[in-house]
Amino acid sequence: MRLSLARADFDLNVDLTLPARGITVLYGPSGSGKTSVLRCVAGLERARSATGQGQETSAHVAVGGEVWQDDATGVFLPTHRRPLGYVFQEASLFEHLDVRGNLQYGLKRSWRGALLAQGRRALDEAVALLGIEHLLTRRVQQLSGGERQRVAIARALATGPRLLLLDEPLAALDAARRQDILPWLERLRDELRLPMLYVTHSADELARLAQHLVVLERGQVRAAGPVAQVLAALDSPLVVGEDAGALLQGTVLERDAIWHLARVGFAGGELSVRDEGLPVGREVRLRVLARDVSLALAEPRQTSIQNLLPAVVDAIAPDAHASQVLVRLRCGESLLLARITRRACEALGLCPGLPVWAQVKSAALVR
Ligand SMILES: Nc1ncnc2c1ncn2[C@@H]1O[C@H](COP(=O)(O)OP(=O)(O)OP(=O)(O)O)[C@@H](O)[C@H]1O
Repeated sequence: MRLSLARADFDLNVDLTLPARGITVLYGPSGSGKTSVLRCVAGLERARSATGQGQETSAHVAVGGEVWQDDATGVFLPTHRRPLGYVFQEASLFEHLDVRGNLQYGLKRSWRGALLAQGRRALDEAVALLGIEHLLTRRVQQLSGGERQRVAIARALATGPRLLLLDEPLAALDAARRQDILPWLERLRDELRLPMLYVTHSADELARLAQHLVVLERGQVRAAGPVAQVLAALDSPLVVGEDAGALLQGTVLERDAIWHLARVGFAGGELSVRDEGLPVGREVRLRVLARDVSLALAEPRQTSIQNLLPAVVDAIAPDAHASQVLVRLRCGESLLLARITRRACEALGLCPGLPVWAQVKSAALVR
């Protein structure tokens, strides 16, 4: 997609190619233009061609090879002709219909004639995927906030979309309801062959759901790419701030009943973390904050920190405060970040290529 749009305080300028399946998180502070991007993709607002640096860029939106907007050739499909699902912060369900009625509404408009049977199948699949069979005869007023959102997502999926747009779908829910619905979103991400553009400014949702990440700031793309890479990029705006850290993809290898620890393997080593009851073999994400990683030149012994990983310094960058630096480490195929003082960095003589031991004080399963 290539979009330009005048906003009140800045111009939105986005030029992105995104994966054809899985969740791409659009992340950024309030007012950075995330919703505007979704609205342009949906055709609710019309992005314009822009002239910049002597070059004209014409607005272009294509999904899976299907062109929805192309100013160069004058194509602009209206929203109702774009096969997409749009899920908002608050599920806009019809209060006078039950859940089944809500799901069936629009089915006949999305799937005409002979395709209606296919639509019914899509609806059944969506109902099963979101685990809402038991809610079908409920009135909308009898649903919790999380259940309403699951119904809204199922309704969007039942139209057979080629793209799912989700604009802060959990923002209106309390923490407990958010936890309830996250596993369903993970399931959509892992089981559907569908691209999803997911807007959030929650670092938790990002760590848990994102496979691809786009960081927006005042309408400009500040960083974009696979989530682990963007989170470990020392020039990424997400790296600055207390929550800077790495995201590792791992598998539960063993659960230790005596110490209540789970051993998690990742491409680069193993870490012991608090056992959260997840079964052996389960794929998990681990978040290792930069402030919880310290460095040593020799293998540390007799230390309380038992997660020790051999690593190599990959890059060093200044941190937000002048007393600190961020050190990126290559640990097998994975990247870790360590936040240490500039003085320690000097004293250890750290430089790219130097082998070190990373001491991981704490790592958390993302859930
Ligand atoms: N129709 C419009 N015309 C001009 N400016 C607009 C219009 N709609 C929104 N804006 C402005 O554009 C900026 C981006 O808004 P947008 O809703 O896209 O941001 P956002 O990142 O989704 O924010 P939030 O997280 O708060 O929802 C804001 O400053 C907003 O005031």
